[in-house]
Amino acid sequence: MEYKAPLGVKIEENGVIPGAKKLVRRLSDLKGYFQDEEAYEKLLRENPVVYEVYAVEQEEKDGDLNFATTVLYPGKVGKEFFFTKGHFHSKADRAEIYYAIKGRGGMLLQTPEGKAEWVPMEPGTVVYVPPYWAHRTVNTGDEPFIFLAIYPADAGHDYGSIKEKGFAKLVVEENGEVKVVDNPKWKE
Ligand SMILES: O=P(O)(O)OC[C@H]1O[C@H](O)[C@H](O)[C@@H](O)[C@@H]1O
Ligand SMILES: [Fe+2]
Repeated sequence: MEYKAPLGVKIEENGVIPGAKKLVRRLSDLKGYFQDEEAYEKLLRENPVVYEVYAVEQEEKDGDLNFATTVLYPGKVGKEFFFTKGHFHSKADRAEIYYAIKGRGGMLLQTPEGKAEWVPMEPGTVVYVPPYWAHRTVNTGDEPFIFLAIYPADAGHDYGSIKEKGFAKLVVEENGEVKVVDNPKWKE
């Protein structure tokens, strides 16, 4: 039997995991995701980084675990706060755990039937993402929102239906307040 080596790694203040695989998502990678297309096109001239992911991933085998931090930057497209793309797991019954480290935000979760839930997150909040729920994180604050996620190595990412249909709810700023509202363009 060949055993893998254990690993202990310290997450840096800024959310970086030393030695992890880095993924950068800019606004241009999120085309079609935000409601306000005019605001999107305008902000696209600057094409800001929306989030970075630092992932330590294993082979896609049942029983093993991956982990990743996300640094989700503050910002809005129109009224809508910056968010991650959001996904179901390719193996849809795989669950996930998130742990908020810094900043303020929350998670939108949604069943395949379109039932959406909002879970606020602040440093110290643990979120359990049950099997079958799509999940997207949102930065509702004015500093980077940093969190850790731990997920089965064989979970995979299924972006398809979220990319096409989005979430049934939107997280927006209205009169200086964070509001979770129905998505007017949502179609089941
Ligand atoms: O893949 P997205 O929906 O864009 O979310 C960004 C990332 O968030 C977390 O770090 C998850 O652990 C990653 O699996 C995911 O890739
Ligand atoms: Fe996930």
